[in-house]
Amino acid sequence: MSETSAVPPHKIIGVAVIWNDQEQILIDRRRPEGVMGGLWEFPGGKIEPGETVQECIKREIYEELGIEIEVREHLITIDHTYTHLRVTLTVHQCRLLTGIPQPLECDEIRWVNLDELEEFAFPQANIQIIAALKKSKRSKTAGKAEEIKLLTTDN
Ligand SMILES: Nc1nc2c([nH]c(=O)n2[C@H]2C[C@H](O)[C@@H](COP(=O)(O)OP(=O)(O)OP(=O)(O)O)O2)c(=O)[nH]1
Ligand SMILES: [Mg+2]
Repeated sequence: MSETSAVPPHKIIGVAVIWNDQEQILIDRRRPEGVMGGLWEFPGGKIEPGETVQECIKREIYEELGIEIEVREHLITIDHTYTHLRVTLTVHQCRLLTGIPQPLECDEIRWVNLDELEEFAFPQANIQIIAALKKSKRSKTAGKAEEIKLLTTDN
């Protein structure tokens, strides 16, 4: 008898970390039924054939939340295997352009500060996204401080 090793399905996902003008991030709660039900996530979804990650993110965010966003720099790509599922999450920093987000395909949405993210239950793969966000914030803050220092020593 031949042995079959079960290869979990692999989903390739574009993920958006959407910032508003108050420096808050948009998170959504997955519907209670289904995979990872009830957990919070950053909005996004499957990349369709022929689509770039940026196109996927813009489309998914319009479909899921009814808003227009600007897709900015790449933050991190995570390859994570859950018990029955492998995901590749390509995460981009994004900014809200127009509209008020609506929970069209999820249970609930919230704008939260970076420091509040740890209060929400996220899938395992998201721990690395949150760490990358904090690291990026720290280096931006350090960059700003350096800029100010240079400006003040110049004068
Ligand atoms: N959008 C998003 N998905 C995430 C995050 N973290 C994480 O592990 N995932 C997983 C959950 C899902 O299995 C997969 C996203 O796929 P999806 O949104 O297209 O699919 P889904 O499972 O919600 O449902 P379906 O469309 O396959 O029916 O990636 C995250 O922060 N955002
Ligand atoms: Mg989705």
